[in-house]
Amino acid sequence: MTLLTVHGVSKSFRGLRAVDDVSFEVAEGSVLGIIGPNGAGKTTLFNLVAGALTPDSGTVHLGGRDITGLPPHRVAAAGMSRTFQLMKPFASMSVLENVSVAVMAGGGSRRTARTAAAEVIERVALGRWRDSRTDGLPTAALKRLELARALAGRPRVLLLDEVLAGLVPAERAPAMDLLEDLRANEGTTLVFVEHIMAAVMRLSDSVLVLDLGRVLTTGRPADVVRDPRVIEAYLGEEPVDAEA
Ligand SMILES: Nc1ncnc2c1ncn2[C@@H]1O[C@H](COP(=O)(O)OP(=O)(O)OP(=O)(O)O)[C@@H](O)[C@H]1O
Repeated sequence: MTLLTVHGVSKSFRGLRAVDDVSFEVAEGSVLGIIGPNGAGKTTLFNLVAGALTPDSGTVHLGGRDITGLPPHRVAAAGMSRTFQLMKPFASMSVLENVSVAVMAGGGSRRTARTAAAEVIERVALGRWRDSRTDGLPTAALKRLELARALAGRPRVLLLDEVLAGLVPAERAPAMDLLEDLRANEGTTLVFVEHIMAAVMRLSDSVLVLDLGRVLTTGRPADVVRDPRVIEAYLGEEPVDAEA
């Protein structure tokens, strides 16, 4: 069943078409990877889908409901959350308090929020940092906190903006395991923007390639990385790096 349908969305910034007539569908429980060169429009597309920006044209439907132009908190209430490339947790608060705030944003009392937050924190293996202030956290833990905050609202669709960036290779495999586990055990539908091709190859059911704001192609990962247009626009002449 199709859960997320993006139809013909466009967005211009002072004449520059950052996203130009982009359409795609994501089936419930599946994983879509979005790749493309710097400036291709990936983050803008996320902002359009998650409600941070309103499209100039086009529509976004979640579970059959038109959510085009809804603000982010209403998109989250409708079942779709996102992570940010630049993480901005409340520095002076603990991990538990940060995730509790995210739970409360979706409704619920302070007491039930702490219980729900503690569960999410265990879910993303952040337990040892639970009571630590977030300004002292290493990058890998901050990334997990960002994921925990997005998961706090129990989304059906999770939009992940470069959650592996900044992790050393040894930290990437456990992060990918976590994403696979979310999908396998909770049926969470994932849409992720990622530059690390090994992750795109491992996690995605299908891959959408953006270039100059437009969809260059979409298909199975193994087919997309062999597409000469993708190699020219994005991957270069180098063979795809399979190291995670
Ligand atoms: N708020 C804005 N105002 C003006 N131009 C913008 C704005 N946001 C994005 N752009 C421009 O839109 C284009 C697409 O940017 P976007 O950040 O969406 O690309 P991206 O694919 O996410 O890039 P990266 O991989 O570097 O994160 C770029 O040319 C960018 O300069």
